[in-house]
Amino acid sequence: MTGKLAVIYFSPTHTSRTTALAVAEGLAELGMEAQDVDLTMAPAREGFALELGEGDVAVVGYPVYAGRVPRVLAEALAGLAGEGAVAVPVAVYGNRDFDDALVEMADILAEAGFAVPAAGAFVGEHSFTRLVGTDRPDAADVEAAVAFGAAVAAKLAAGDLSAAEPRGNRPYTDYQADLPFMPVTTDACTDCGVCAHVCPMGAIDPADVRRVDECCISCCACVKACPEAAKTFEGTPVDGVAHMLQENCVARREPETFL
Ligand SMILES: Cc1cc2nc3c(=O)[nH]c(=O)nc-3n(C[C@H](O)[C@H](O)[C@H](O)COP(=O)(O)O)c2cc1C
Repeated sequence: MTGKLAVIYFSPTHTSRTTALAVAEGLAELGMEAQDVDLTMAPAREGFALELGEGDVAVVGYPVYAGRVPRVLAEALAGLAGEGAVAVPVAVYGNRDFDDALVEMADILAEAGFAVPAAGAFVGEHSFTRLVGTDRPDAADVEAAVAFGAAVAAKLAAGDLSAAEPRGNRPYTDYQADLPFMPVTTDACTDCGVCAHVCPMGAIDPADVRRVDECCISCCACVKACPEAAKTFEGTPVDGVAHMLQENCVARREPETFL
């Protein structure tokens, strides 16, 4: 194929990015020119517009939030037009389940004018706790993602654009991930500002990093990036969910692909 390969992702703690890039690596055998489209930070999402066309391929990587596509990403994707291009949803979830996040993204992309002949769900370390999906995607996950990309390339090279039928339900489960749970800042904070710098919502005041706006989506980018472990959700409802996950969701789950 001669078109563009757009690797589009929203990835506050980087697992979706790693996985989407691995899928794109598998697709590289199509010999397309790759373009990195990082929608993680607010300025990149605001006014986002990208029009693709026949012969182009988009890999769309994103975390599963409460069994759904993160709302901020769904909103940004209103600026994406397919015009007959191919899109491949790549959902990354924290070893609990991806529920309806793949069918929802397949629907968003089909609605935007894409053919969706393949979709995959992969595992990443859970945003809320390092003890669930620890250090994933690991080497085996990356290998599976590259192999998935290669399988998609083979399907496209054969001219087969038949729609994938990912696991999931319609209507989708209710979206319950936009309650404002903000992280707290402990005395270990040195005001280095890394948390404000990595926040995808611009929710942390760079002039006073203890001030976190209610537009926080609990993505945990700040928690995972803080060099002093001074940003935490301990004592908030997010911490309760983390404990539930540590009790019930540690058995290793494997990638699931649909094509
Ligand atoms: C608000 C929120 C809700 C989440 N909901 C789920 C979920 O329903 N199922 C699951 O397995 N993981 C869930 N996760 C975990 C993320 O999907 C997972 O950690 C993913 O790897 C994060 O992607 P990123 O590194 O690209 O940010 C959730 C994470 C957040 C922040």
